[in-house]
Amino acid sequence: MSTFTPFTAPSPSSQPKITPRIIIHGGAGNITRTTISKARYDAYQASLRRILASSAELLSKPGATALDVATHAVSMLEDDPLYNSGKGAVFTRTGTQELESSIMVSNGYVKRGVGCMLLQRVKNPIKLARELLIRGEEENGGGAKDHCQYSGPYLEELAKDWGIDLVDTEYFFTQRKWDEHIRGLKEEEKKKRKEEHKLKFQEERRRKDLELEKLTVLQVTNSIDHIQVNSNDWEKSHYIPLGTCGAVVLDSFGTVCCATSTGGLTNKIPGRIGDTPTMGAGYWAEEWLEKTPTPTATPNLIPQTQAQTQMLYQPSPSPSALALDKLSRGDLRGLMSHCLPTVSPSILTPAYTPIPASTPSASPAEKSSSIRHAVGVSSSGNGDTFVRMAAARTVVAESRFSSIPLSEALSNMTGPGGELQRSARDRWGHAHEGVGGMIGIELVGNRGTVVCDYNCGGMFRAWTEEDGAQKCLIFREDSYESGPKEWREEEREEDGGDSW
Ligand SMILES: NC(=O)C[C@H](N)C(=O)O
Repeated sequence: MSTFTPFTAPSPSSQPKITPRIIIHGGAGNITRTTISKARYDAYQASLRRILASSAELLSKPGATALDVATHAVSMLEDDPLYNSGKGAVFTRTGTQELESSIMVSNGYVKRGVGCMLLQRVKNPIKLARELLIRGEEENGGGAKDHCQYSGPYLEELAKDWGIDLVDTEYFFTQRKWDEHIRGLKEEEKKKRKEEHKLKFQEERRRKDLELEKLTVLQVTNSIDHIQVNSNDWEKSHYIPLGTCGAVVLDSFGTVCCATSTGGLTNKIPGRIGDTPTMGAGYWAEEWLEKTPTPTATPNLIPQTQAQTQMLYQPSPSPSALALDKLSRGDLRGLMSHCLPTVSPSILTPAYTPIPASTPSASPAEKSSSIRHAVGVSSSGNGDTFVRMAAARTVVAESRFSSIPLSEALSNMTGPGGELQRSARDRWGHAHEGVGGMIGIELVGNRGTVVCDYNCGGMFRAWTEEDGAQKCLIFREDSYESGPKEWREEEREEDGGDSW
């Protein structure tokens, strides 16, 4: 006699529903009251709130998927020139714009994630990443094979064939980012001249006697000091913007999706690839089952070893896991054809965590149930540091394998004094190295938690609370946010405007 129990979706009355959540970001960096004007701060607040409201509304619709909502949110961020992505992307040192994007889901698609880089004509790079992910379900990836990272003109031709909007390169131009590009180059030139000046001075000193040297020191130091003032001013007040944008979304099916888009770093070398399109560095999404003991004996439970290692997006020998995959993707027809003899409308709003997985072989002595974990993260900051640290996957792996909340693992990496900061060693505070922040969502059972941390002045971010309330913060604390004093003045002639 078979002990197999077919998967049945829990009825809404017996299982608590998953409340969808969303968090978006518009970059992290040296954002303080002295580097951003009040007018610009207000503009960011208004933009983030508008994009969050639109995305949250979409997410509240029945059947909305994390993938679609994350794409929607990031497309809106890309269209807003405030951010460093799509229109308003920063320039490379040769004056070109090279866009990058990535998307990843915790389950439901074979590829799981896709990164796109070196794009110059795709209006919304995030839409292309989504397309590549979805086409991964088709034979031959719908013409793009089964790769996970793509770049360059060939990809843009594919995008055109697929009906994705291409634009002239001028579309991405904004005067503000161009001015930043020019200022950055000028600062570099200034630094170079300062170095030459120093070298000349040292040479001269070697040639002169002590008396003469004293005199020279006085004169030259004065002129170096003058240059240094400007240089420090640039380092502190005119931080090269790091306004990558991103979204992490949890849908009612329990799937988490992260989406990220950027122009990279101002005056990067052409061809440089950052963390945003690099899987595991700037973005990651993953899902697993964690075994938890149950007080009462329940038949048909998954053995511990299988439960601890099985990732839900993988093809599974267990009929229940297959069903779960389909359910998480919103593929209710597929789910029903596999698992249910008849279709009841009540399962159209599924909620199913904790998940009792089925297997014919478990004995009563092995009783346990499995808690579903799903997480996703999206980053902004100095991408080279994120790449070196494989930051996004490291955060998720720490949470998964040492069973600490995602918030803690994320702070260990991107919070003040965290691994990113420590990895910059003595360059911390001098260059942009180690600077950054990360947003994320963690689903445990049926409960989603929104997380964020950064090691710099601020991070543009907005999110929904569990009760649906919409929040937006830029600095660390609410009090700082609501009662700021001493905002920097509006556009200052001598430095060419705000840094942000
Ligand atoms: N704007 C950013 O956040 C920069 C991006 N992480 C990069 O290094 O390419």
